[in-house]
Amino acid sequence: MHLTAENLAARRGDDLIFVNISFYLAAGEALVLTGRNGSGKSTLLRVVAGLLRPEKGTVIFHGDGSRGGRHPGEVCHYLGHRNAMKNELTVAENLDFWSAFLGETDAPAGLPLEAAAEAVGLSGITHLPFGYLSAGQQRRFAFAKLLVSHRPVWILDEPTAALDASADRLFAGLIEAHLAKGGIVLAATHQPLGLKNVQELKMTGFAGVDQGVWG
Ligand SMILES: Nc1ncnc2c1ncn2[C@@H]1O[C@H](COP(=O)(O)OP(=O)(O)OP(=O)(O)O)[C@@H](O)[C@H]1O
Repeated sequence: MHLTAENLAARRGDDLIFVNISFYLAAGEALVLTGRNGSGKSTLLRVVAGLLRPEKGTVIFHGDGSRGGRHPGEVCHYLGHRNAMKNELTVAENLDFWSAFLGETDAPAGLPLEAAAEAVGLSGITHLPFGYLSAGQQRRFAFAKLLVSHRPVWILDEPTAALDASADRLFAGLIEAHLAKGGIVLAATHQPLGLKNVQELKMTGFAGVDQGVWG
């Protein structure tokens, strides 16, 4: 799997948030987006995930051996600011939903529910309603969603918000393991994720957009 983003520009409301963003990520590579609040990190992640139409440019996901590009929904996990879990349902019900909803588009298969819970350091409490959990526990289980169904590309918006230091290290380990298996990671963050050998793209927001390029 590899990902090519070419000449991306995106608008929010009346404002161009960024222009001319290009990058290439091969299997096993990660790109971290940094920049102040409002600089366009989430916007770029949503464009790459196919959730927001770019004003200009293209994002193409090429699977190994496939001729055409793949649909982002088939190849990406998107973990946004919010956890996308129902408070009234148990953790197990939430993860079962995501596993069934996402399905399996490519090998390898995702982890069974309890194995995913163990991987995020929270085995034995999947019978509890999601809403009963602490903010950090909720974030850990939101991350477990990435494990119950396999997707080669992980798009992560502030994955470690609300986490303690041990969870930071745990997430870094899970991300490193994903990269080691040929996965791709695109993440926005304000704090270092503790990953080795990652590329960084510093977003500047519309203040940094050179309106001239549109002339
Ligand atoms: N739906 C929207 N309509 C209009 N403007 C929006 C909309 N969503 C975001 N924006 C604006 O787009 C800009 C970029 O927002 P974005 O969420 O991408 O920034 P960010 O770098 O992820 O910020 P943070 O670090 O605070 O998460 C901001 O100025 C924001 O106010």
